[in-house]
Amino acid sequence: MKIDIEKICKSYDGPGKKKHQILKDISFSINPGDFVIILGESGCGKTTLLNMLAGLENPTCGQIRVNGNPIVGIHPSRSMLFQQPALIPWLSVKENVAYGCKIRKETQYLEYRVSQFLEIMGLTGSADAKPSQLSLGMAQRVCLARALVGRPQVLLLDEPFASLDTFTQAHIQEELVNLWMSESFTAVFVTHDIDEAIRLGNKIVVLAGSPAGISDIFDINVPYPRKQHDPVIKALRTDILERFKIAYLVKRSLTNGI
Ligand SMILES: Nc1ncnc2c1ncn2[C@@H]1O[C@H](COP(=O)(O)OP(=O)(O)OP(=O)(O)O)[C@@H](O)[C@H]1O
Repeated sequence: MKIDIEKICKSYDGPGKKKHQILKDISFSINPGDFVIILGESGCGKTTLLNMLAGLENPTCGQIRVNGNPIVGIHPSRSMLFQQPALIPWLSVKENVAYGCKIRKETQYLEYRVSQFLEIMGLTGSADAKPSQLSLGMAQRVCLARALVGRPQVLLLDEPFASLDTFTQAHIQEELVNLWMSESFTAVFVTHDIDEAIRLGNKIVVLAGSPAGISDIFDINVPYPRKQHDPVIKALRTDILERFKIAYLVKRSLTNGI
């Protein structure tokens, strides 16, 4: 699934009906099978951009096309994973995973797919448990299984591992990369964590400024799993940090009217 983001901007109504522009002139393309990271500081508009890719919000100007067609609303081919796991409390783990497919009547091989994903996610032993019996990491694994069981072509992830501890985060990141390689979906992952971005993505889109625009796009051709001490990774990290420093100084000088 090819996604073209063409000169999009987004404004919200601010205080006193004044428009508050969040994003400006965002253009880039996502190729089928890409693992794209949208990286930027808190509040710069990453979630807003992801919501527009999901079809949950419309751009104020510009357009987003999927295989050449403009996005009109949500579609099961684009699945989303949120920061906080949201499961249906009265359904078991396996029922939660199967829920979306059942609603859409996509029931062929569903039981097999559900058990396959529960196994991959290490959740087979918890298949009959209720969400209240799960740790945060387990609940987010269930959400990941649910997001993928319907074979979406695009998986949109909004800081999904931000509230997990470092160890759980590292495991689940590795599982996500393995799933991405085996299931061949396109991933668009929002984060403000540079290390997470470098560990996961093959393309990093850096958002900066106010309103935010694209400050840089980095392509990463380093095989997985990526080592923090790999010289290419270290150089990339320094480079990205440098771009943020410059963007911060520009923003500060604009704010101070220098
Ligand atoms: N529906 C809305 N109405 C008005 N303002 C909004 C709305 N949604 C988002 N915003 C504003 O847009 C800006 C960008 O929000 P967004 O959540 O996209 O940023 P973010 O980069 O994802 O932040 P974080 O990393 O903290 O989640 C914020 O200033 C936010 O208050």
